[in-house]
Amino acid sequence: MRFDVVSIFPEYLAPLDLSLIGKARTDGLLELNVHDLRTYTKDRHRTVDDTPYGGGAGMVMKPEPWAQALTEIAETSPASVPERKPTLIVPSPAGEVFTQKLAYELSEEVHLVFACGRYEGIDERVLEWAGEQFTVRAVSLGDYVLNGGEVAVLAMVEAIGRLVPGVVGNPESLIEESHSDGLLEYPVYTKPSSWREREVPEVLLSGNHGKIAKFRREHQLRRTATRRPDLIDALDVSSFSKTERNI
Ligand SMILES: N#Cc1c(-c2ccc3ccn(Cc4ccc(CN5CCCC5)cc4)c3c2)n[nH]c1N
Repeated sequence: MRFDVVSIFPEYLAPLDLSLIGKARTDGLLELNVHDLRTYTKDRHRTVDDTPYGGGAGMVMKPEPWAQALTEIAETSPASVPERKPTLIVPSPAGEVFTQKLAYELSEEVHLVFACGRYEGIDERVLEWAGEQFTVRAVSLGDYVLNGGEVAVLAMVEAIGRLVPGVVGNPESLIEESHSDGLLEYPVYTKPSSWREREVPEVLLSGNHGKIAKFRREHQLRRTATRRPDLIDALDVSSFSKTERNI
């Protein structure tokens, strides 16, 4: 999978050189190109923003630098072939919420392009214009306001990139993590078995895999019911045992 990110703060994406995503790039499993939007300006001051039509606080990102940057990226896209377009993700507090389900969906794509807005956002006409060369999606990291799209892109690239086959060493660890089955993950423990007078639950030391699986499932359900009751409503309980339904 290829990722392209356009930002006025390209150095914000430096953490993607590290750890799992960094190794996947070195191994050729992922490609990541970061572009400085100011490269695509034409004036001496490399201007990327201007005052908003209709008034209001702050500045809005000018459309033309975005069109120059996105056109260059689309021209070299492996997804720019008949019947196929690269996907342009525009982080925005007004976007659809980014979820594990969406991460899985996007991990199937060949080429993802991210447009990191700043100030009060990007001129809306860019998203309309981009629809000719891209499948455009406005996506929100969550219901709070950040200062720009870069933090959202760091999270999305990590969440999507780790789902690409080969990136995570043991794919089994993708199965039991939070949200993979609609539930939050179970609690985890490691040595020492006794720590500051707190013991690891006995069942986890038993070697009884059936009981361990039951313990973990019950804690997933209990945790989800307590911390995220909204997820419980979305569950298909038809596959739940009588005990599980009463947790
Ligand atoms: N993903 C994601 C995001 C973002 C995000 C993503 C991208 C940009 C680009 C700029 N900002 C800052 C901003 C955005 C909106 C306002 C409100 N204004 C009122 C009238 C027009 C806008 C003000 C500042 C961004 C924030 N925030 N939270 C998320 N989950």
